[in-house]
Amino acid sequence: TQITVNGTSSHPIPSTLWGLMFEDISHSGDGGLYGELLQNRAFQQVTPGTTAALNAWSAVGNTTLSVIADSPAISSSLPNALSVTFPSGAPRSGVQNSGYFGIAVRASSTYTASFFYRFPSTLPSAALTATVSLAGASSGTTFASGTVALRPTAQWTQATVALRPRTSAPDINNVFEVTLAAGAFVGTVHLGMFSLFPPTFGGQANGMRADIAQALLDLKPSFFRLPGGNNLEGQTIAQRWQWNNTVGPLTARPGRVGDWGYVNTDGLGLYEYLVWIELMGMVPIMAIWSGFALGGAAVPANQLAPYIEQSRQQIEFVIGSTSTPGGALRASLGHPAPFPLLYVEVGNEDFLQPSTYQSYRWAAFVNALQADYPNLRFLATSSFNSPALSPKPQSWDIHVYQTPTWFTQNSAFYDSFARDGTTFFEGEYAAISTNPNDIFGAPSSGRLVYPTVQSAVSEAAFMMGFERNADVVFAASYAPLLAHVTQNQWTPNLLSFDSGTVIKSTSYWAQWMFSNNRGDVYLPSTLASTSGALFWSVVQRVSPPAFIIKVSNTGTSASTGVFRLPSAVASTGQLIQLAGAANASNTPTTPSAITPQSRTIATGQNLSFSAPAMSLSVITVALV
Ligand SMILES: O=S(=O)(O)O[C@H]1C[C@H](O)[C@@H](O)[C@@H]1CO
Repeated sequence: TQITVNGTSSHPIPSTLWGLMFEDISHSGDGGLYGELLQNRAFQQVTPGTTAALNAWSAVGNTTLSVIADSPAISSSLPNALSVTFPSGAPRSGVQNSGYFGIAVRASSTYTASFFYRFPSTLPSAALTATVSLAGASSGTTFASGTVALRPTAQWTQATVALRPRTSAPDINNVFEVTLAAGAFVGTVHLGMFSLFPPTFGGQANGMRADIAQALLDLKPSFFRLPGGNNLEGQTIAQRWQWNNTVGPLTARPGRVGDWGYVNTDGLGLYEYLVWIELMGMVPIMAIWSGFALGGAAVPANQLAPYIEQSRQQIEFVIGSTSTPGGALRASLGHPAPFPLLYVEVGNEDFLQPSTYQSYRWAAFVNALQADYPNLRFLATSSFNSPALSPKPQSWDIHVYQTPTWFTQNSAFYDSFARDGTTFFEGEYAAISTNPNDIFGAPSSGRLVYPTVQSAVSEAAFMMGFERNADVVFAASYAPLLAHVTQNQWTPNLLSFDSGTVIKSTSYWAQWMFSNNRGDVYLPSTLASTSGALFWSVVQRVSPPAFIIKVSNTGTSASTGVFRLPSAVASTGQLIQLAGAANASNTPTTPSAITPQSRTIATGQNLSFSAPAMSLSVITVALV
């Protein structure tokens, strides 16, 4: 294919183009990015006396456990506690937590363990020495242990201890234990608000798991969409995500039943998100709840005011001056300066109930909030112009989950969008199935469990369209971002993890290749056929001056592109290439089967490049 590259750029590439979409789905947050290692740490949103209330907890020795609604409670937000009864003559006994499907124990790390306790009836005659430890679930090997004194008190009291493993555990099959020596105490103790943290990314208090955060940082992402996705919405109005329930001390956070079938602790709250986003060099694209719950309930127009006010307070917390309640709260938590918020998304996928979004919900939120915050850009989340909205949205969030073929056939999706000042956020996209008749079906019906080489190079073809249309596309993010390898509600995902490892998918590497090889301006070139297999995008980097040529071959045979570049270039350049069999994936058993390979290639102003079948290539060649 002969490709002429124009020397005059058509538009700059916005700095926000490549970024991350996040929500707590498939334990992306609790059990994933959020650093807490204990599951069901505070018995939030569970029914006392049920087996489910004891999720992840079990007895050590012959203690008797039950979750109770305690009085006094640790706090009004944390009404439940773990009642632990030690019988007479007990051996070493106590409680054990199995983490989020395992706990990684690394000798290099210092773990911070804490819990609240109180003796509701019989007080011990003197302080008790409790042992806090990390041990092999089946081996019983103790990797780390410390002791805390439990004072004889009926009032909730917090105990904290640092744990330093002498050696790393050979696998993630480990447990956290709090135990008393044999015969140390006969009676009942109430425990609650446990926590076990490893060192966090950047040392952030109540922060993120370092290995997952580092894998995300390696993508050099520019933005972070939060807190969802469906998980913003709640199945009911009462179960929606509420910013104010996610800030302040952990004892003030009730948690909520998330939209993906598990309790969200909300330990990963709005402040933690924003501080981490700043640590990562990103900006937030923050959603506000828009009056619609996934179960189908919409707040009637004449009852929206309190929800609009809650959203206004959410925004005030993020960018309000410290003379406002929200800004003062932000300052009290340690961040007096406003966070760099520009984009506020109104709801999520509000094409699920477009009628009330169009008739009053969009306008009610935007008219009120735009008046308070004129500089903010509000993004609509219903289907683009269907229905039309008033006031006219400045921006829209468009989502697509489709087959690899759809993505290659729609590389020009944004070419025909009107250039009328409206901008677009491709907030969720992924090739998720090879079966056009059952996109959201099961793996047996074509659904991908992990991204493949074919899905990655097809997504790359679509991503070429984002660079070509970056005058109207200001941001794009693959979704979902993260998932536990087995405890998930959705596949495929960009990154998969268990308690100890992170698996970077083929699609992760495609995102990595685009985001780590950005240009400043787009250079128009001969358009690829949307019925073809070869796709390309040429951008120019100002400093150091270079052309960056991305080529995706989504076909089953090699294909050559001859790039006629607009000015002289060096005789050699760098090639980074991702290639493999169409159905190849990085999985827990083959985590690095497909990774980008770099080498130097011969280059010239007429650059002939043969792209292997099923490959994504990035060629960087210096101008001379
Ligand atoms: O069931 S879906 O609506 O397809 O769910 C999708 C769309 C939604 O925004 C996000 O939360 C989820 C997976 O990324």
